[in-house]
Amino acid sequence: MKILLVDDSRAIAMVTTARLESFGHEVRHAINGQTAIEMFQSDSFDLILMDIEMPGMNGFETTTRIRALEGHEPWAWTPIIFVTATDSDTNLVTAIEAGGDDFISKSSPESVLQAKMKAMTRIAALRSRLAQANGKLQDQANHDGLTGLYNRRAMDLRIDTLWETAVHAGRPFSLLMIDVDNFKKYNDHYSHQAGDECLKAVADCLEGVARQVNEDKMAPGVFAARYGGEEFAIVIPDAAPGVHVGIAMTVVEAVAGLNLPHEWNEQWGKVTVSVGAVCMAPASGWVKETFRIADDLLYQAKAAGRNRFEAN
Ligand SMILES: Nc1nc2c(ncn2[C@@H]2O[C@H](COP(=O)(O)OP(=O)(O)OP(=O)(O)O)[C@@H](O)[C@H]2O)c(=O)[nH]1
Repeated sequence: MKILLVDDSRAIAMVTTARLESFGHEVRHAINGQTAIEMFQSDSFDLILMDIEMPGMNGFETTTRIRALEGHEPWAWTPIIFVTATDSDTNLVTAIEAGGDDFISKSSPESVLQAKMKAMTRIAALRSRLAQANGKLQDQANHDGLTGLYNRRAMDLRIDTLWETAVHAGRPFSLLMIDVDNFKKYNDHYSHQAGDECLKAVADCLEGVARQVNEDKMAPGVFAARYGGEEFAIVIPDAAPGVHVGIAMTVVEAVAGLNLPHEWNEQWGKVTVSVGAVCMAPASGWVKETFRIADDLLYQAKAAGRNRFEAN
């Protein structure tokens, strides 16, 4: 385990470090509460061993502050064991109230320290597995299983924040609604499985466009999402008016440029998309209105022959 040892006595810290290292742990020493907080913020630890009596900020206050910092991150919880000379009942109660997990006396025999470290190692392993599982779950909750793009839920959550920011800052907000042309016919003729592969290819292409736009610094924060079915969106949180037109054109050309055969897509003979591109500059009113306008423009692009975009 990687342990943060907080103790104002260098002599005691040296002895404790040697004991912990002999059990196979890695130890970092903080000489006071403030240093411990700084080290906690810049590194991650499996366990904190916290002295109680320290000049300035004592162990209880240091622990309370560490727990407050952890409060910003769901799932974060570093076990904290208080190490003290006086293992009174009052100390135990205060230690747990402050956010500590256990309590050990400085006079405890080596076997007790070793046993507690064993228990904490098990907890550390469990925490790491939980953090990994949680990361995976978050990922699954935010991404579309087929294409890997942000799903509708994640897109809506991100848009809520980005829209508010744009409205308050009086900045533009743009949105592209993108729909694969004659996709029902694609499924009907090439199979649903082939349809899935086609959606993946289109999604990769849109992600590539968004990435390029970000890299070119045309509109930072641009991202693509699967809106639902064969419909996608590209969200452009802050870009000069007109940028959405350039991106819409790039999208139409890039998808057609994939040259994915689609014999039943009218005169095109390949997979194409239609795009409705809207820019609210500056952003105002409701984000729903932006979607409504984008949908209308998309409908116009379809009605005007597909494989094209319409923009406001
Ligand atoms: N393979 C596959 N097909 C899907 C998926 N989601 C939606 N679809 C299909 O997408 C098709 C959409 O058809 P329509 O809404 O009629 O639109 P369209 O045929 O693309 O016609 P236009 O939009 O007018 O160009 C339907 O046949 C859906 O079954 C999916 O995840 N995989």
